[in-house]
Amino acid sequence: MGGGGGVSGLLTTELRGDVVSLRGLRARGRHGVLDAERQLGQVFTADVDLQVDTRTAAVTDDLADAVDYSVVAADVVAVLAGEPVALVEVLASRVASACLVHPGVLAVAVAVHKPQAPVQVPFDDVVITVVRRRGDLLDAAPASPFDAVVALGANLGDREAVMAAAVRDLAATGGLQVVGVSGVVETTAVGLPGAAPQPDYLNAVVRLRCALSPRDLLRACRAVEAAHGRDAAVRAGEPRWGARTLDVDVLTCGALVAADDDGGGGGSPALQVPHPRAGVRAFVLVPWAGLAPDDVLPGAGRVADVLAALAAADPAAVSDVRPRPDVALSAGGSA
Ligand SMILES: Nc1ncnc2c1ncn2[C@@H]1O[C@H](COP(=O)(O)OP(=O)(O)OP(=O)(O)O)[C@@H](O)[C@H]1O
Ligand SMILES: Nc1nc2c(c(=O)[nH]1)N=C(CO)CN2
Repeated sequence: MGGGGGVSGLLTTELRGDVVSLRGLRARGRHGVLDAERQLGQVFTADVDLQVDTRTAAVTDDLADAVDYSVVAADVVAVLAGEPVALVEVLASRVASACLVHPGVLAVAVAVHKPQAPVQVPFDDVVITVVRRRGDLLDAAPASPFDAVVALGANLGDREAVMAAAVRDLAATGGLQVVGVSGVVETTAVGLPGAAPQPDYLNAVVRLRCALSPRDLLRACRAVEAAHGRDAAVRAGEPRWGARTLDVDVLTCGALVAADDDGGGGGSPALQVPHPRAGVRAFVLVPWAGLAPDDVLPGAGRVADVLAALAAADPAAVSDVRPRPDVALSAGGSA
């Protein structure tokens, strides 16, 4: 069985250059398709190869110039022990994301072992190995379309017309199919402390079948914003959380958990999924839970449960969200 043994070669020949390997990282987790797996949990083990460039550290002898493998190891174990997922593939992908968060990690190979998997014949182990390079998770077109959820917000101009047009624009974008649109809500602008008051927002969420990479989905959202008066120049002059004709944020890309803060280089927009503030925003969660209460916000849980937790912690924020049934949105046009 792999995992517990010593370092025994690389997981793949796809990594180039210097490699730091971790073997046999393990934790109990509740991942699996079966209810029993969710309830009882079992041991998961990860082997990880990190492609790095050690040349600077080799000269300076300074940990600050190296990838600290003890930190990576703790991050990997946190994923193994963390939020349950159904598939080992998702678990391995999340382990890869956790490794790629470290700036010095250029690429990673991850083998996740599930030696106690529910297999009905004698066996030693189940191992799923994935290889990811910096940017892969956010920039690779999916092999098949995935479910994505985006949030709409507008608090300047003809808000109703802009919201309706935004849904139509998303539906008209190649690679996107609108499969659900929430009710519209009106909400007090959440601004930075001390900022000048702003007009109220209209907010809604839209579910999409997405055949684009996550980054191209973000670009598509930006294009829809730009079509409604919020282009790059306008954005550049905005204060953070300032008033805007239209905001289109990516909330989730299926179960993907991934982030970069530099757009992967080359001038691409930075992207983090799930959206880091989705789980604390009543103006997102109320319409989302109305549309799809069983959707999962990765890292936080079922959307209806996340909303219930927010309602308990901050009832005023949730009761501020006012339904606007008179503003109906649909992919085909506004009602
Ligand atoms: N999931 C995401 N959806 C939209 N933008 C994102 C996401 N993750 C990172 N970004 C980046 O966030 C930056 C700010 O985007 P934007 O101006 O829309 O923020 P905001 O809507 O004012 O604030 P917030 O991000 O809190 O909603 C952009 O540079 C964008 O590339
Ligand atoms: N009520 C409300 N407040 C906000 C909103 C929003 O969509 N609705 N969006 C923000 C930045 O994205 C900041 N504040």
